Amino acid sequence: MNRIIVLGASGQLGQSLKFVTGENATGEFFFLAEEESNILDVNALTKAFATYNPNYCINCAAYTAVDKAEGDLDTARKVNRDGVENIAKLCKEFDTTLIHVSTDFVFDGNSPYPLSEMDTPNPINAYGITKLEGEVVISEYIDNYYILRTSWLYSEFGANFVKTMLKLAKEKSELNIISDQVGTPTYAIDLAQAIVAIINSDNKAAYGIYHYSNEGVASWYDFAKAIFDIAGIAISVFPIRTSQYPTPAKRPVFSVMDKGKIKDTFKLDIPYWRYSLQGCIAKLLA
Ligand SMILES: NC(=O)C1=CN([C@@H]2O[C@H](COP(=O)(O)OP(=O)(O)OC[C@H]3O[C@@H](n4cnc5c(N)ncnc54)[C@H](OP(=O)(O)O)[C@@H]3O)[C@@H](O)[C@H]2O)C=CC1
Ligand SMILES: Cc1cn([C@H]2C[C@H](O)[C@@H](COP(=O)(O)OP(=O)(O)O[C@H]3O[C@@H](C)C(=O)[C@@H](O)[C@H]3O)O2)c(=O)[nH]c1=O
Repeated sequence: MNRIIVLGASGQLGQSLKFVTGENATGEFFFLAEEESNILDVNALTKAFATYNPNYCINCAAYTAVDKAEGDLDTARKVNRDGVENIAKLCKEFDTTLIHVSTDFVFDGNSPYPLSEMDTPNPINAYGITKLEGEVVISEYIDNYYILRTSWLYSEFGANFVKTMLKLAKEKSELNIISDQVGTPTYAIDLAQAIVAIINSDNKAAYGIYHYSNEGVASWYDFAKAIFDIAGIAISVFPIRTSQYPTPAKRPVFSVMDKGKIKDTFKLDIPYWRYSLQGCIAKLLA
């Protein structure tokens, strides 16, 4: 039976993994508390690898504050690059397969078509730069890794755009939402299920980088409209340009990903984003 440690277990994806593996888990999952799995603390991390002797490590730990990272590059880099290096070294030492999560924000947004794993990253913000550095450092240490780039994660857990919109709807009667940044919302529960499917496939010939999001395409405006439609909330939502909503970090204008590789390799059926959103909102409003 696989022994799997999860780092960053209290974040949104970590909690989603805990939820999906709660019943009928086909491996032994260990969701490490933050004090035993600070990815910057090599001693603690080494102890965790020695204790659990995992054959898989899922890294959900990351610095994810996109705007804050602009003024805090060193901290973002410590977590998203140096912390990942610590993990990769230990994966090498313990012969552990690493499942690491990365982002659509490693791309610049200038692609005219959905991004495949063959496309060249070119991040345009500090968060994206450090996430790409994390990807590179993994490939320098080990071959037995899966890097899953995903986008626009939301769920009933942690902080995310869906929860922000539901909160703002309680405070405001109208919202302005950017309509010229296009990508795909991804339900963290669906991503967690894909991760479990990858582990269950035990396909050692398939190591490498994969793109995973829900199916379909939306702008942040479309995403917000869908949230309020599904939640039955009456609020005025206006589409605006990026220039009308200045933020410290630049964001890619187009980050739709091509999921062909992950679907073919692991025989995955990926849900349409709006259907998954319905499921999440039903849980949030229950
Ligand atoms: N959220 C999104 O929209 C997207 C996320 N991703 C990627 O998916 C992955 C999961 O993201 P998500 O779950 O949403 O992010 P969260 O921010 O919800 O979770 C990240 C977790 O990492 C923890 N963490 C931060 N620093 C350390 C450290 N030094 N050691 C151990 N844990 C640490 C955080 O703890 P604390 O909160 O205490 O800092 C938090 O619990 C990340 O790699 C992210 O880059 C990719 C695309 C979209
Ligand atoms: C709150 C708000 C946001 N927006 C815009 C700003 C931004 O372009 C977009 C999303 O804003 P957020 O700050 O919620 O999301 P952001 O942190 O940019 O989300 C990103 O997080 C990282 C971790 C990733 O890896 C990415 O895939 C992506 O999910 O919505 C509005 O237009 N109006 C608003 O009222």
